[in-house]
Amino acid sequence: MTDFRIAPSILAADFARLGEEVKNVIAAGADMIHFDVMDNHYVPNLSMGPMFCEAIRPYTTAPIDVHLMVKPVDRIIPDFAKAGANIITFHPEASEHIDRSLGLIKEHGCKAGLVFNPATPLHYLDYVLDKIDMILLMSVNPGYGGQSFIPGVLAKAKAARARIDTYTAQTGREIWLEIDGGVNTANIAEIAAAGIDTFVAGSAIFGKPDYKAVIDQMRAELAK
Ligand SMILES: O=C(CO)[C@@H](O)[C@H](O)COP(=O)(O)O
Repeated sequence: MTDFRIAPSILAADFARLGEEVKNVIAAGADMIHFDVMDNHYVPNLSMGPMFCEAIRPYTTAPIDVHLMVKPVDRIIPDFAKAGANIITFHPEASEHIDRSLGLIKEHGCKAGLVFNPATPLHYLDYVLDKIDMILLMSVNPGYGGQSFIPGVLAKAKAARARIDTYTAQTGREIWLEIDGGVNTANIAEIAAAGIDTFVAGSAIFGKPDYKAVIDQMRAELAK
């Protein structure tokens, strides 16, 4: 039985009440907090830096999953680790030295992962799987919340799942497979069937008044 994780993206939360939003969404049954970092350079938007991460850290003991949409990558990694991040992922196209960036995340005591845009091939995993704890597949082009899910990513999810399962069978080491963008109660079951175990959802959760009702419905869909 797969362990499914739901990771609300606080990009869609009320920024004026961020700490409270974090606390409420975890109380509503979320497993971790997805934290989107946009730099108006690698992606066309600007969001939150390490100070925001530090500010929300006291509001939950759940993992904070930091998705870096920034270029360059390495300079900001130690700052997020110090600010309380538990998982840090980055886009391979944004790093000059992918292996070094993964190593840097680990050296700072965090779980590490790579993020794949809808058109980015999985071959970046080829020589670094042993340093990866989570693979994040973007199911929208990064930069904005509230976009529609790109169905072509389901084929990539199946390919990534096959690679993970082979690797886990050989090594006994688990790698989480996360998806991000356009996830909602209507499509979560189909996405899980493609092999995803960790679901980022922003507007689908924070866009509704009752976070628990949405998360419960997501879990009910996953249990079907
Ligand atoms: O990283 C991103 C967008 O770049 C995502 O985390 C979105 O914030 C997800 O938002 P929804 O599509 O669920 O509204």
